[in-house]
Amino acid sequence: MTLLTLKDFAVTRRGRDILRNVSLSVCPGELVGIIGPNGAGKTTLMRAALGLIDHNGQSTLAALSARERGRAVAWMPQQREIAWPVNVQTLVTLGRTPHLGTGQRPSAADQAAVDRALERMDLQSFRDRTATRLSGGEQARVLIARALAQETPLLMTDEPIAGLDPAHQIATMKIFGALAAEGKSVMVSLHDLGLAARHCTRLIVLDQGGLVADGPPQDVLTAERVRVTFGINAFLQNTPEGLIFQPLDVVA
Ligand SMILES: Nc1ncnc2c1ncn2[C@@H]1O[C@H](COP(=O)(O)OP(=O)(O)OP(=O)(O)O)[C@@H](O)[C@H]1O
Repeated sequence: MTLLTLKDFAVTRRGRDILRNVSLSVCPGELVGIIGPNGAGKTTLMRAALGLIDHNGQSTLAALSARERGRAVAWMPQQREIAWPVNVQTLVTLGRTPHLGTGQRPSAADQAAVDRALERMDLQSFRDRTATRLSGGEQARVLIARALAQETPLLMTDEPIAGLDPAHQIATMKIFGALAAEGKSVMVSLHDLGLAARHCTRLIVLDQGGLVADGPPQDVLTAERVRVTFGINAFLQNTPEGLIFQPLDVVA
């Protein structure tokens, strides 16, 4: 069983090839980090896979109806604007929308899913706070909670830990790891290669719209790959705790 399959997947915008020839599958139990320099195509890959932008080739998610897709994948985009001054509880409950019939009010089971998401993101004490009055990092955690409340087999999220403090970055990556350990999957674009190396079960590297590496972090994040794709020299060491990665310098 796969949660997402892309076959010969490509995106062209304004006559430019932004994504070329990407084929991959995501299975249950994976925490997949999507990494690559600015402009490599990470956001484009996820948005097109969801059917939000035009593409060529196949995406099993894009082929679903909007309602089926809402039950198959939760999407947390990079833009984190919270438009309405609703409280946190109400905002996170919006994550249950794909599970509700037209005009149907959230049930006790929906409320339990919201409670689980709030607890996972350590937000129980924020329940009644107005979402627009929270700090940027707190708002990010609320939006992750909304995606978690959707309780889909796959969570796709674009730079979710940007702007979080170190403790909440690590905690969030651990939550994603726990979801994978439960048999769900998470696809997450990241610029922090240290956290990607440490927490992801698999890394997909994009460079100039092409998939240039796909595999376990220790196979993908080699000194050579980091130099060629990211233009940096880094300290890399395999430890029992996983791969340790520390960027050191820009390649001259
Ligand atoms: N609507 C658009 N029209 C034309 N080009 C676009 C459009 N959207 C994105 N691009 C281009 O597509 C390329 C990939 O963009 P994308 O946002 O997917 O990169 P990214 O890897 O997510 O980058 P970042 O790390 O900076 O967020 C970039 O060169 C970008 O300028």
